[in-house]
Amino acid sequence: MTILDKIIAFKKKEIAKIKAEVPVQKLVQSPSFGRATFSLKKSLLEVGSTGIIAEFKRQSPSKGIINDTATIAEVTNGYLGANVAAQSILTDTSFFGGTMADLMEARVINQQKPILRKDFIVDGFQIVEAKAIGADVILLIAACLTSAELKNYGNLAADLGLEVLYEIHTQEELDKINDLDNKIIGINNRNLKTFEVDLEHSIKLASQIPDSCIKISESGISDPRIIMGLKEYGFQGFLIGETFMKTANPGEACQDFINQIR
Ligand SMILES: O=C(O)c1ccccc1NCC(=O)[C@H](O)[C@H](O)COP(=O)(O)O
Repeated sequence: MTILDKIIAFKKKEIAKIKAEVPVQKLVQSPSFGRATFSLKKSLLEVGSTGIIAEFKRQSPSKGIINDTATIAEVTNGYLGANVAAQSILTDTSFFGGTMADLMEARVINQQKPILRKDFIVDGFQIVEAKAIGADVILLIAACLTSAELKNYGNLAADLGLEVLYEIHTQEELDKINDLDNKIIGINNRNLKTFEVDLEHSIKLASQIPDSCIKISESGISDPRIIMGLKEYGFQGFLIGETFMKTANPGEACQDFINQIR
């Protein structure tokens, strides 16, 4: 059993328990259901966009503890000050040490840029939850979902006014997404089953993604020079967590990084 299998099995049990306790109608009553969302697509396509989607990541299955002292408030303010295109917040607790409260706290501070709820979506309930806590974008990981689930969850997100980042690691996973047109596609350079990171994944798969899509490269981006290379392959977004979070001041690290890509 891979760690990804373990995460998914755990998530399914966790969600079944939450669904038994929290009626979906309660989520729908959240004030976030009335708010207008910020578009990731728009933010990445804006003239002068940095393209950086900066992640708040306390720990991970591959690296263990990355940063257990940084606060959501200081990191969110730092990332916004660095002019990121969007923020990514891990809301999984058991494997990444994040919480839904983290995203809610960031939302109060961040009233200008899109926030991605980074989690392992295995049930439509989590998409309603994402809307209720103030997210603008959800992640659908093709490795964890069937083609029909990708389609149905994508439709549910759109109905709720949320954008979807479809994450793939292989050609087979890309093939699961029907009608690629105009989608936001993230190529994860990290193999979620082995944790091996290889930036060549982004480069190899880039040409398989239609030009109407927004292409995002995810994971293992540790040097500003990598961004220049990826831009040549048509990437407009760059999801970065550990490179910023492993420093004492993630916001400042993000600012230094962005200064070097301008
Ligand atoms: O990061 C992990 O160890 C991991 C393990 C299993 C599933 C997902 C995992 N990471 C999620 C991500 O995709 C990254 O947090 C994100 O792309 C940022 O990556 P990085 O810049 O390398 O922190």
